[in-house]
Amino acid sequence: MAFFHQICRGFSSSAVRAVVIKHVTIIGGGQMGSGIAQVAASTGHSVTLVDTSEDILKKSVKTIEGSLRRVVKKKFADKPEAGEEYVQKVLKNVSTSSDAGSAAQGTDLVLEAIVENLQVKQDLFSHLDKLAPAHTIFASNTSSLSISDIASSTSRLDRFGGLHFFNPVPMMKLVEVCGTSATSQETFDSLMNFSKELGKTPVSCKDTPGFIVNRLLVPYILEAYHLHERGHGSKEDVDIAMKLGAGYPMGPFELSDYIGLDTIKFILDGWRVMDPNNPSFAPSELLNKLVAEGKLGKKTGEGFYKYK
Ligand SMILES: CCCCCCCC(=O)CC(=O)SCCNC(=O)CCNC(=O)[C@H](O)C(C)(C)COP(=O)(O)OP(=O)(O)OC[C@H]1O[C@@H](n2cnc3c(N)ncnc32)[C@H](O)[C@@H]1OP(=O)(O)O
Ligand SMILES: NC(=O)C1=CN([C@@H]2O[C@H](COP(=O)(O)OP(=O)(O)OC[C@H]3O[C@@H](n4cnc5c(N)ncnc54)[C@H](O)[C@@H]3O)[C@@H](O)[C@H]2O)C=CC1
Repeated sequence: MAFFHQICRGFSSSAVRAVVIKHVTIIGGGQMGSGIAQVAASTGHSVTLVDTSEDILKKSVKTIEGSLRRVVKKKFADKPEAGEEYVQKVLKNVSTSSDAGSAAQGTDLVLEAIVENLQVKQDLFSHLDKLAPAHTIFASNTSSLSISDIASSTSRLDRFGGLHFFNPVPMMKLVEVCGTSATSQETFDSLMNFSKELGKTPVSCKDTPGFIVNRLLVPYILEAYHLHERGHGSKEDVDIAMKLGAGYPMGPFELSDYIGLDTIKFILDGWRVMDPNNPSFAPSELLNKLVAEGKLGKKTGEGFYKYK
């Protein structure tokens, strides 16, 4: 509950200067990590993408390549050779590693996009804090956890912030940049500049649950589940209604499958602990059942809908 009332009090002074981010280490090569890696590499940054196994990393690079090919199909419609050259040039900017510790040793920014679990994120950053250079900024792409809580596992509170991207990263223009009460102005400026270099539009937000977008999106999505569970509308009709009636590109069930039902469950379970009496966060039996069955949405081939 404390987190729900936590407000950033401003920036502390820092011993470090604003860091120009040239090399970025992205931990987590899933949907978000590979999308961020693609955009960072496309804008001339050197990227090391880290995940737990070489097999996962191979899949991540394949995803990046596939997404780049979608981009060049339009960008280089009349010049396929130039398009291929572009794909290869961008891919050259991406290296992979299954050793987060060594990847963090020569980097300007460690950006984490692993599972939405506070303890796992803290363990990762606590480990990397001992290995990364002093100037290196740490940032989390968390959807809903407290940046201050994640940062508390390190000794670089002034060089820690939130950098929240949106899915699919190559298409979505927004980045929420979050400084905590301990984040230095220099670190915040570095993260804002980095977001702009990626061609994104950054907004500044406070270290409160869901920042701006998810604070509004989570109750909306959960209400769609509850409406359906009460028998007041089929998934299909709810999705059509919100697309045609509210102008959203995807309805709440389609969007949930796109985000990943495991991530949504992590968020809801966490928020319910913080604010147990809030009806907006009441559990959804349907969501819990799908997650228990391993039906996590598009990434596993089935969620609210089937994709195979
Ligand atoms: C309880 C909730 C808690 C949530 C917490 C976790 C989540 C978060 O923390 C924050 C989030 O990210 S929230 C999710 C935000 N994202 C959205 O709302 C996406 C909504 N969907 C869209 O914008 C479009 O459907 C979309 C852009 C995806 C696709 O566009 P279309 O609908 O027009 O469909 P397509 O025909 O497939 O695509 C059109 C063209 O777009 C390009 N494209 C799409 N995906 C791409 C990708 N991944 N990489 C590269 N290019 C891509 C592409 O040009 C495509 O054309 P084709 O290649 O010819 O198909
Ligand atoms: N899915 C979405 O729409 C969005 C998700 N986020 C946040 O981004 C983060 C990642 O989400 P997704 O990419 O969707 O998840 P995902 O499940 O697609 O990918 C997570 C990746 O992290 C890897 N991983 C887990 N623990 C690791 C560790 N200790 N070291 C290295 N790699 C590790 C996994 O193997 C997996 O490849 C979460 O914190 C999520 O809340 C933020 C914005 C949007």
